[in-house]
Amino acid sequence: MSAPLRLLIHGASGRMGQALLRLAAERDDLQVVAAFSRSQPTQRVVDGVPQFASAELDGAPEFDVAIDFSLPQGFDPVLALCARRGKALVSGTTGLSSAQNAAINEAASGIAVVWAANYSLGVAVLTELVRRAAAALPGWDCDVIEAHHTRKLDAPSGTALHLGAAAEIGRGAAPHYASLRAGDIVGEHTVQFAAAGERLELIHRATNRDIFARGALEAALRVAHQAPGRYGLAELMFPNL
Ligand SMILES: NC(=O)C1=CN([C@@H]2O[C@H](COP(=O)(O)OP(=O)(O)OC[C@H]3O[C@@H](n4cnc5c(N)ncnc54)[C@H](OP(=O)(O)O)[C@@H]3O)[C@@H](O)[C@H]2O)C=CC1
Ligand SMILES: O=C(O)C1=N[C@H](C(=O)O)C[C@H](O)C1
Repeated sequence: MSAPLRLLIHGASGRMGQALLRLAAERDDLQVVAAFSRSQPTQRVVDGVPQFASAELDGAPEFDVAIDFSLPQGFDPVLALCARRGKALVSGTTGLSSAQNAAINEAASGIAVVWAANYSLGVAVLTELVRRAAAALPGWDCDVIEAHHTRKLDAPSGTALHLGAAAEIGRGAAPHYASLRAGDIVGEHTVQFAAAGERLELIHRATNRDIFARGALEAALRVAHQAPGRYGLAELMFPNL
């Protein structure tokens, strides 16, 4: 058997970071060699995984792929680290600025980068359905409605913006957005098309963050040995869509 892929997890203390650590630990083909969070760690090693503060990122141990689920403020240093070390990056951090998006494109000339607003298979399928529905329903009102837990900072969600972009490709006009923050909702997205006398709703409900974490781990395995470039989730993971 070949050596496990060495992962650096950035945003490790967060909801997504914890899911990534737990699921990676169950696999023989993955080894987390560093877990970074913003705060100083209270323990230097947890379950065999070395823990670091984000201020220590420059001195990170050797890794093959970094997985980042942090916040926009944390994104630039991890992208820069991967670019410097020539290592691939898988990121799901949402709320990035257009300058940060441009920085991904620039870095992609030297390293392989995957950034996706949503790592679930269901949303990948929904995206294609939205594009097709939007193309078939020109002139209908289109709204993207999202609901998330109260700790979520960005709105509209990255997934809502991604679905809205798919709708815009299909219908040639941007949709309206609505956001709700309540309780511990993991993530719900509805794309609604409405006209006089009828309404079509396409809905995805995430009930467990493991779907995103599994998708990101799989993306890391697939992108690890790719040539430099920016890879879309669909082309990398769901080529049959
Ligand atoms: N693409 C997808 O499929 C998904 C994307 N997301 C996105 O992932 C991101 C994280 O979500 P979630 O886990 O719920 O968030 P949390 O708030 O639970 O976790 C955030 C993590 O990032 C760390 N962090 C915060 N600021 C910085 C910084 N400036 N530098 C370095 N690290 C930092 C935090 O460290 P500390 O605890 O020390 O503050 C923590 O580890 C969000 O952008 C969210 O929208 C979420 C789910 C799925
Ligand atoms: O912050 C979250 O929780 C989520 N963020 C992503 C987004 O902004 O779309 C994906 C998912 O909906 C959960």
